[in-house]
Amino acid sequence: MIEADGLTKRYGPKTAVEQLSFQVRPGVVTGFLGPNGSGKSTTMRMVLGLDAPTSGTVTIGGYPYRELPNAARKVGALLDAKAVHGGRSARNHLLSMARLAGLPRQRVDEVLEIVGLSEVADRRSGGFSLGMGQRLGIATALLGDPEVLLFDEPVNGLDPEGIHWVRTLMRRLASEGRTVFVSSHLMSEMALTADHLVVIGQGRLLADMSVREFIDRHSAGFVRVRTPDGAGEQRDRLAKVLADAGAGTEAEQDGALKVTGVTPARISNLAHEHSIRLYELSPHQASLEEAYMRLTQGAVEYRSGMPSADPYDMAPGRGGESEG
Ligand SMILES: Nc1ncnc2c1ncn2[C@@H]1O[C@H](COP(=O)(O)OP(=O)(O)OP(=O)(O)O)[C@@H](O)[C@H]1O
Repeated sequence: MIEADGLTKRYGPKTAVEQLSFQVRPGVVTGFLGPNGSGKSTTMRMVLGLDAPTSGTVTIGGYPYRELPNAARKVGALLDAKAVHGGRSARNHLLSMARLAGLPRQRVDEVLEIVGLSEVADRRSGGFSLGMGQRLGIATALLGDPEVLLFDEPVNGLDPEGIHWVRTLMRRLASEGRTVFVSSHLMSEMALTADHLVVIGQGRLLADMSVREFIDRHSAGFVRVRTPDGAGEQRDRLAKVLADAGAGTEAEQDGALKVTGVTPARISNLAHEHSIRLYELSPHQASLEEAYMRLTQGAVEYRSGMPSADPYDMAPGRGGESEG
């Protein structure tokens, strides 16, 4: 188990990580999500003792990494896949790492097999594709057969087959009872890989819950309705009827009405009771990616400044609220 308690890291005036407390449990994949620059790598470096916290603590199995007995066999990490010395073969790279950690040579062949690099093991890793480099980084992390694994953006730059492979591997490692902590800035990817999510924005904790709970809580659906007159009197009347019935309504620029909090059937009944004709009544499920964008909005360091082109964007302040 990894446990962070009030973890804080400042670089001069810049606070990269602020009062972060969370636990990463064994047996499940925990996704560590946050926009670029939100502090994921900094946190992972502190977990691994590569950076010292300004305040707070982070431990693995109760010990700070640097005090962990036999750390090389307990913890494996992929931080920067490009860090491998390109002049060496994959096998030689792994052999030297194994020697440093006091691991048997035969383990190198095992991990090469696990990551599917056995056939190219004697080629210079400098000529490896991005995907092969990631696999080599993962092989390095797996060398000590560790109980605790950290992967920083392991699918970055991988093709769909590679992404699928990483996802399957993470899940397998967790099913073996290991603690698997994997960072990503992509919600869609984490929703498919992780069981649990720790979400941060600008170094602060935004959510710590199961993927299922996150979906239930954040990806609420809505219904789009349209009256024959677009943004006219009928639509305004319908908006009022719906608001009186407890629904949330939001007028859209193209004349439709975005309705939350009531079922399509109830909307249809209410419209019928008030003799309002509907030209559209379509249920929508806001995607998890949108929910994530909303959650981390305002917690993103650099923004394009462009308004969202997403017609389903439900961020507050976009598209005028209906008068009801
Ligand atoms: N050594 C450093 N000195 C100064 N600032 C730093 C240092 N390392 C990180 N930062 C800053 O801390 C913040 C968090 O960076 P970090 O790399 O941890 O984020 P991240 O979530 O991993 O982002 P990315 O996905 O882009 O790697 C950023 O604003 C970054 O510029």
